[in-house]
Amino acid sequence: MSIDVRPSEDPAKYLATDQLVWFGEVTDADADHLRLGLPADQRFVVDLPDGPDDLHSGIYGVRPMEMSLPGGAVVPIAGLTWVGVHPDARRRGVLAAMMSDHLTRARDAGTAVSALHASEAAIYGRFGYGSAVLTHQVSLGRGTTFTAPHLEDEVASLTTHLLDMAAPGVTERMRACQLAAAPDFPGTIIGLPDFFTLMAHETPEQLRDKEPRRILFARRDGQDVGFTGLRREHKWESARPSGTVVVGTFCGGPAARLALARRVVDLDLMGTTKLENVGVDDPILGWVGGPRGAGDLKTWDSTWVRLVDVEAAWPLRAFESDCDVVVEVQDRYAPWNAGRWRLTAASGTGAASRTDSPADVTLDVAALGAGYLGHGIGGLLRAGLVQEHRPGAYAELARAMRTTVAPEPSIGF
Ligand SMILES: CC(=O)SCCNC(=O)CCNC(=O)[C@H](O)C(C)(C)COP(=O)(O)OP(=O)(O)OC[C@H]1O[C@@H](n2cnc3c(N)ncnc32)[C@H](O)[C@@H]1OP(=O)(O)O
Repeated sequence: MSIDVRPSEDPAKYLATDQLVWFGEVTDADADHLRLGLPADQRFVVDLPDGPDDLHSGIYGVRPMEMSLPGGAVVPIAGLTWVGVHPDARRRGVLAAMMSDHLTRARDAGTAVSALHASEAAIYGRFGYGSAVLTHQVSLGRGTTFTAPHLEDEVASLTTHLLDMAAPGVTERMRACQLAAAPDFPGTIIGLPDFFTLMAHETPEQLRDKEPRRILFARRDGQDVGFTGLRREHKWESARPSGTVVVGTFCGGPAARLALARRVVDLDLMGTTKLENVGVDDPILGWVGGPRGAGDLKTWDSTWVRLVDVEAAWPLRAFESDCDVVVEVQDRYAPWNAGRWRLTAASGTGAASRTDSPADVTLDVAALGAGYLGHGIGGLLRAGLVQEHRPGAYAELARAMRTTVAPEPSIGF
């Protein structure tokens, strides 16, 4: 049975379907707000012939976003989000139909890369997405010491300022900081201004008993040089204040990160600081003496990347070493990528061209997505997830794609 995917015409039904899938309850007052950052022409639906009358069988949406790549280019991407299938329609191929639709539309629009945050790890690999960025969650005790003598002079010139995220001008300042830092931190994903407005306004349902998110800026000479988001949670234990401050993604260079990190581990009435989104090569881990200094360290997948168009995506990023490899790409959901490509990198510049030469390597397109931001993919060969036909060819490819520093985790979208 072929499943028709079409643009949404009924914003209320679209939102109500999302709310059923995500067991939410939204007031009319918040409805328009929740759809912010999701342009009306980027909402798509499926109605199965025997599906529910009042809701859609499936929905998905695309946020137009930008992402920084190895080498510093900042390129448009499709931020896949709002994926949901009605409980009565699940496991009948609705998601598979929506994924084909998404990839076709993205390619037609000239968008070479799609990215997402996955609700469950097992869903998106089959659709050609690779886990491209890892992130640590780190717990730090009150007053944790950060040792970075080489940065002290620079940090001394910085001040920190705590503001409500919803205060005028804050989201514009956050976005400007992200755009400025992105080239130095490949993997950074930046939303349109509407997306920041969405994050700044938290509905009563999202907040429950939590304080609204606040933004801590680092400034030098009156100019923003970085920020992070935080939220404090009260707790009293044995008559002592022992709250937890939950801290989001850090943005800015090393000195800004250090100034912000010192501030968030020294907030009154707090006992623990939970850093929710720390890249695996983030200097913070080194400043506390390594993983044991961080305490209770957990690792998750952050951004998943999908090359919508291998030929267009490959040359967008820079490469740290050379390669010349013929790759047989398997791609069930974006058949225009399937077949043999000569992938090269020389003096930092990549090129992808069709070839009839015998393949050196056979892999699923998801492997190219996993390595696209610089995350190491050498282990896929050992795991039996790629096949090598010319000895050393896969190592050559994996080395060229890998970057010295691991990619930056992104803010959830
Ligand atoms: C980017 C984001 O928005 S992330 C949010 C994703 N949404 C959610 O998690 C909301 C709750 N879950 C759902 O709405 C649905 O269960 C979905 C979207 C995950 C799956 O939708 P379905 O229409 O049931 O998937 P569909 O029938 O197309 O399945 C396609 C394939 O994926 C597999 N699959 C689907 N969901 C899962 C899962 N959660 N874990 C593992 N495999 C899965 C199916 O088994 C099927 O495999 P096959 O091709 O080997 O037969």
